[in-house]
Amino acid sequence: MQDTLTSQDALAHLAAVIESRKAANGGDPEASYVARLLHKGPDAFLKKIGEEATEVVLAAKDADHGGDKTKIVYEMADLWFHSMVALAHYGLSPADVITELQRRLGTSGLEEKALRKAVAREAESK
Ligand SMILES: N=c1c2ncn([C@@H]3O[C@H](COP(=O)(O)OP(=O)(O)OP(=O)(O)O)[C@@H](O)[C@H]3O)c2ncn1[C@@H]1O[C@H](COP(=O)(O)O)[C@@H](O)[C@H]1O
Repeated sequence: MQDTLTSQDALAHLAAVIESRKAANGGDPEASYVARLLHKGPDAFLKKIGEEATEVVLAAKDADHGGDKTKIVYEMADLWFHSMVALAHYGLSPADVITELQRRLGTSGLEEKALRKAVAREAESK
C-alpha cells in the first residue's frame, strides 16, 4: 500500500496513525511508542528532536568524508517522525507545514530576509 501513496498522502497517513495514538483506545504506552512519547509529554519528544537533528548532522558530516549517504535518509526519517509527534501534540499537522512551504514558494529567501529586517527596523523606530 505504501508504494501507491504520494509523499503528501504518506505524511497524512502517518499523521493519522499518530493522531489515533492520542485517543484513549489507541494510546496504550505499553503497546505503542508514539503513545509512550505523548504520555511522557513534550520534554520527551522535544529531546528526541534535538537528538535526531544532531544525528542528521553527524550522518551528513560522515557522508562528506565518504560515508554512506543513506544514513542521512535514515536519521532524517527519525527527525521527521519525532517532529510529527510534536506537531500532533500541539494540534498541528504536516499539512500546516506544507501550506507554509507552499506559501513561501517563489519568494527568494534573501528577499524574505531583507523584508524581515525592514519590518524589524520599522518596529524599532516606533
Ligand atoms: N516512523 C516511526 C518511527 N521512526 C522511529 N521510530 C522509533 O523511534 C524510537 C527512537 O529511535 P532511537 O534510534 O533514538 O531509539 P532508542 O535508542 O531506543 O531511543 P529511546 O526511545 O530509548 O530514547 C525507536 O524506538 C524507533 O522505533 C518510530 N516509531 C514509529 N513510527 C511510525 O509510527 C507508527 C506507530 O508506531 P507505534 O505507536 O509504536 O505503534 C508506526 O507504524 C510507524 O509508522
